Amino acid sequence: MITCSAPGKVYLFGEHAVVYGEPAICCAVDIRTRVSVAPADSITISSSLGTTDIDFKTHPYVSAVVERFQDISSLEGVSISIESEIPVGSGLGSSAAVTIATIKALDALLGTGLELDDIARMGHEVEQRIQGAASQTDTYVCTMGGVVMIPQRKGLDLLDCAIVIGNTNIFSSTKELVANVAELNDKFPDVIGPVLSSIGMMSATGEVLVNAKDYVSVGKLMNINQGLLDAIGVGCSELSSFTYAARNSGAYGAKITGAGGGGCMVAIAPHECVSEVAAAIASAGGEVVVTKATDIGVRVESQ
Ligand SMILES: Nc1ncnc2c1ncn2[C@@H]1O[C@H](COP(=O)(O)OP(=O)(O)O)[C@@H](O)[C@H]1O
Ligand SMILES: C[C@@](O)(CCOP(=O)(O)O)CC(=O)O
Ligand SMILES: [Mg+2]
Repeated sequence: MITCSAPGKVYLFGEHAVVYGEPAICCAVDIRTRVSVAPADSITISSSLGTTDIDFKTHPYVSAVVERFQDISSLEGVSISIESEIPVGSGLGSSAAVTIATIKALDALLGTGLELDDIARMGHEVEQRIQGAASQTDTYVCTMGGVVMIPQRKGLDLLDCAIVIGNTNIFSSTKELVANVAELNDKFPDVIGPVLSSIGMMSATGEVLVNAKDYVSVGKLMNINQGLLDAIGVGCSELSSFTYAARNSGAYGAKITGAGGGGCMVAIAPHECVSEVAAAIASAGGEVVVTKATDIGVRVESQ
């Protein structure tokens, strides 16, 4: 049996706008999905969502990965088992993590010799197939780890402040949220277009600040980004209340992370404020995860 893992991620800046070619800065975080594979006579995929064969309703991402390997190798049967610390449909990149960890595990089992760039590319193609429009961000960051600026694929300094996540526990489908933004953009292109460009501007300014470790300024920019995410309709009252709770208790800044509409918000905070920020989000009703940036991308855990 071979087990591979891949990390989740938070966006400092740029989700949604990155689907339209704007820059984004995204950070791999220390919560992981583990995928184990073993030779078998038929295909079985088991996760907290159920146990299936190739099944695009229950396991669309993993099924799409299996089909890719059927094209490039002699794969006929395999048993795939998924365990995840990343909540599903929460904006923390669970789809990218399960996709990338499955690609790496099947590559190791079948000896297809994929390089990291090949894994990221295949992962992006899978996200595009299942999600409709999808940027390369989640699959690239989750493959490589670290803090990455997209589309340049430029690695920035690892954050050394605390990352506090507040989960609304409201499931949100990235596919639906991306489609909602596209609909709004089609209806009001002259209004939404400039908002998406402004979101893109965050990363150009933010890149220098992240490398300078000027987290006070990074936080201020994240707060501006949050206002613009609200403007394109991906907020909700819980996300707003958690972001204000975090800001009012000492966080540098706070915003939605990922697709929004539910899912999670992220705050960056000085290490000494973590318990106040966590308590404030929890008393506003959020499920809190305190984590940190990681430079460990996809990897083989055991074989
Ligand atoms: N642990 C897991 N096991 C199986 N499938 C998963 C797992 N985590 C995520 N997925 C797949 O990813 C989908 C959620 O992806 P998405 O809507 O992009 O949300 P997220 O923000 O979590 O990436 C799930 O509906 C499921 O198809
Ligand atoms: C909204 C988007 O920018 C990020 C989605 O992230 P997540 O699936 O919610 O973790 C979509 C994308 O980049 O493909
Ligand atoms: Mg996703």
